[in-house]
Parts: sequence; C-alpha cells; structure tokens
Amino acid sequence: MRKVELEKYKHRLMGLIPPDRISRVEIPRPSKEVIKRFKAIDGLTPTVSDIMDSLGIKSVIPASRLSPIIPGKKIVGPAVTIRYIPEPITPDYGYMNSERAKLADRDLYAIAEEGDVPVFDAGGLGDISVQGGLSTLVAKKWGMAGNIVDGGVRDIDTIYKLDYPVWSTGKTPITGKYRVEAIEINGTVSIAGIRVNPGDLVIADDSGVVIIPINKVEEVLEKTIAAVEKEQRVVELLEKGASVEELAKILPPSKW
Ligand SMILES: O=C([O-])CC(=O)C(=O)O
Ligand SMILES: [Mg+2]
Repeated sequence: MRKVELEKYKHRLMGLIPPDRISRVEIPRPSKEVIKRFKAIDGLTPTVSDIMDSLGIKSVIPASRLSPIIPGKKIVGPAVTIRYIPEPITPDYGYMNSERAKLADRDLYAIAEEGDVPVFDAGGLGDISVQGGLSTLVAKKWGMAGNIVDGGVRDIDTIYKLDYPVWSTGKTPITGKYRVEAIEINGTVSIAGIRVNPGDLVIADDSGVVIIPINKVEEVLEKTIAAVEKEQRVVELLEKGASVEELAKILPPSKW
C-alpha cells in the first residue's frame, strides 16, 4: 500500500528514510480559502492565541521558544511532520566518514504539497542542526510555506539569502547528520510540548507559533475575525479619544 502511494513521488524521493517509516502520505488539509482568510489577518498569532485559550486548547508556542530567523514573516499552512531521535554516539571525523547521514528532510518535502509547513520534532535539541542551506533551497523550490524546527538550524546566511521563513529552537554550525536519526514522517509529533498532527493548521509570525487542530480550523477562523473586528472598533474609539463609558460598551474594564 505505502509503495503504491509513494509511486507518484518517486521522481522526488531520495530514499533517505525506509518507506515503512512514512506513516501517512495522503493527509487532510484545510481549504485554500480558509488559509487565505487567516493570512489576511493582522496581529494574527496573539488573536488566535486568545481564541485557543477560550476553547481550552493548549496549542501556542511563544517566539522566545521557537524564534523566527527572519523577522517580519507570517505563514499559514497545513503541517507535514518529521520526528528525529538522538543517536547514542559521540561523532568524530572518522565516524562521519564511515556512517551514513540520517536526516530525511528532503523526503518529507518530496511528499508534501505546495503551501505545506514542514514541522520538525527534533526533541528541542537546538545545538544540533536538522535543516541547513541545501534543505532550505529544496523547501523553497518545492513551494513549502516555511519551516518550524524544534531543533537547530544552520547555514543561516543562506536562509537570509533565500528569504525563506524558518522558526527554530537554536542556530548552530553543528550538523545533525550523524547525531540524530529520522524515525518517522507524517506521524503525530510534539514541538515545545505541543501536539501536531499532519494537516493541522500552523500559523506563525513574530510573536510565535500556533497549531490549530484541523477539526477546529473553521470555528477558530470565524472567532478570530470577530475578535479582530472588535479590537478594531476599540482602536478607532481610542484614536478619536472616546470616553471611558463609550469604550466600556465594547471592551469592559474587566476584559481590558
Ligand atoms: O547538516 C545539516 O544540518 C544540513 C545542511 O547543512 C544543509 O541542509 O545544507
Ligand atoms: Mg549545509
């Protein structure tokens, strides 16, 4: 079954991970229209964070934990996932020459669709790189929206040059090639303590990253738009110097 599903991607797959470690090939995705409407919202992650609070869903990661490499970026797209676990070795030069590399990012991009957001669960190991310049080039060429890496990234100058959005735990020159092993593609992962399923909607901006479970996406969108409209009315009142009473009609002091 997996082999049949993978057939259509064979011109892109490099065989970096055994096929039985690709848990899903076809995944559900939110509609393009929903993604477009989220993307048009200003102040995106803080407003969505409030909505997730109101729904009692833990799904928000601050930018102090997963930081944007390039400021001013905003991405919205369905997650595709990869999970790494540490190798039980201390690599040295000889080890690097004799062992095969075990990063599999390019095989993740190979089965993704344009607009997807590759999410890397590398256990928060920010000193070890699981994405560098070559990886970034492929991600960009194949139309990924941006990467979320709970681990390290390197070749930062190339990431600047490619102007590709990345959020990560750390920046480092140290490769993950022989230090971690790709254990699963498109399984459920955990980044910074937050669960991510393939197809969940990832949104990220300068304030941080939010994961919206796919079955909540439309509800969160409508609530976010309503919250933004409300805040806009408050801004207008503040700008024209409205009285406390006028303001309180829209935003009572207890919710300020
Ligand atoms: O070893 C790594 O982190 C991968 C790397 O440099 C690249 O993709 O260019
Ligand atoms: Mg490199």
